Amino acid sequence: MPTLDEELFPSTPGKFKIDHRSYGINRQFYRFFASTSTMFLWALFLIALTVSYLSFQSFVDSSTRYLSASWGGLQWEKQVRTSAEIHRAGGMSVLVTGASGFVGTHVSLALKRRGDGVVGLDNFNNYYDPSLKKARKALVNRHGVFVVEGDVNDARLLDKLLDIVAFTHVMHLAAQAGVRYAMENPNSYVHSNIAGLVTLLEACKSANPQPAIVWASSSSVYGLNEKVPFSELDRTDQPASLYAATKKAGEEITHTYNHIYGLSITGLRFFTVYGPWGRPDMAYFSFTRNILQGKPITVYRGKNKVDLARDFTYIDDIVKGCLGSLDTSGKSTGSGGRKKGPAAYRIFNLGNTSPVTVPALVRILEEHLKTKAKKNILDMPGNGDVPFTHANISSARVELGYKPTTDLRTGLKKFVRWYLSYYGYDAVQP
Ligand SMILES: O=C(O)[C@H]1O[C@H](OP(=O)(O)OP(=O)(O)OC[C@H]2O[C@@H](n3ccc(=O)[nH]c3=O)[C@H](O)[C@@H]2O)[C@H](O)[C@@H](O)[C@@H]1O
Repeated sequence: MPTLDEELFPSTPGKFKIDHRSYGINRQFYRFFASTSTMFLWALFLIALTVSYLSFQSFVDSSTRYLSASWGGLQWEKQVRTSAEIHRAGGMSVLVTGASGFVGTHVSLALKRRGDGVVGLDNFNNYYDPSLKKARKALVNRHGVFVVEGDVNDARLLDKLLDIVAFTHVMHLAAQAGVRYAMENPNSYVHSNIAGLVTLLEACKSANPQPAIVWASSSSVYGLNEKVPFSELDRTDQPASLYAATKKAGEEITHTYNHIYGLSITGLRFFTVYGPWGRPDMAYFSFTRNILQGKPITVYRGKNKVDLARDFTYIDDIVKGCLGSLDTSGKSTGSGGRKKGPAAYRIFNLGNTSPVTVPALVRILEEHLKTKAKKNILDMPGNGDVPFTHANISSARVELGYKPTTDLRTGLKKFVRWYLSYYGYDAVQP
């Protein structure tokens, strides 16, 4: 007698062979029918098993997601509201994206200091040492700024934040920064600087009231422009890096949201911002680290052995430009996705107006650090770099009252003092 297993899963061919000599036709039919219906029942049982397994998995997944979500809940909403409270007459409440980044930290502190409400948002990605970002977060926390851990691509989170607080402004500084890294990880630029920007604009255009938006573009949009100093009216259609291209795309994208939905938009073209709590991926920062550790630095040189130059701009000057932009942005005119009238669309250079060559930057650092750098001079590789930048800031001066006051020597002195107090002299980090 075959077992049930053998009936269902015959291991040898011919198990279902009908033996006309020992069984009548009805019996054969009955046997065939019986085994088919048993197979059917087993198939049903297996399907049910698979379905329940899958639903259990998805239940586990969604509960894990819910439990591990770093936002939401009554306590969280209270923290957001408290952080957004305005403590001065005529003040504003600002959602600062990239609030644990270099510029975001300084802008958040400056706004809070003068009595504005500030809520931060940051995804704490690991483009550079996240512990520095956490330290910046702790710093702004101590001054009453709550930083939400989340991504600008999270539409639900943005809607929630704009629902809890009627933000008057959004200072959008979250971005994938860095010119040369774009060759290593191009998608990260598309994710943050294009997709993230659109997600943010979508949330802002639907908000009621719509906030006014000030956001970080970049001096890199001038690309291969040779006319100096760079004016906002110069061409910006020759980007030299994907980073620059995404920032330029951001300028076009924000224009459409201004045009269609009445969002007030101000784009700021920052020129190589430096200072305390800065970005470890930037030259002034990594040079300082290497000089202190006795390691060589690479100094790039342009075509025909011409030194590269940058219009290095000190962070405190940039912060003044950001606050000036927020103060003069005017209101967005739409609400709930409908435009009611024209709103401001502005673009400003925020630079220092006095470019310094990279070798001169190194000399100043050597003086402040009282240590000679070990230099490797290399021809600039074709990796997105531009030979020089130089800002014309007359427009920002007139419209924002922007007036940079810190020269590179003074600014680097403050940076070095911070660096030594943060990392110490013999620090291996970052
Ligand atoms: O102005 C801007 O919009 C941009 O400024 C900086 O970009 P960059 O000016 O290239 O700043 P660094 O990466 O600090 O480079 C400064 C100069 O040092 C040079 N460099 C950099 C690194 C290095 O190892 N050696 C070296 O000579 C670069 O070629 C460049 O000329 C920022 O990194 C960008 O995020 C920002 O958008």
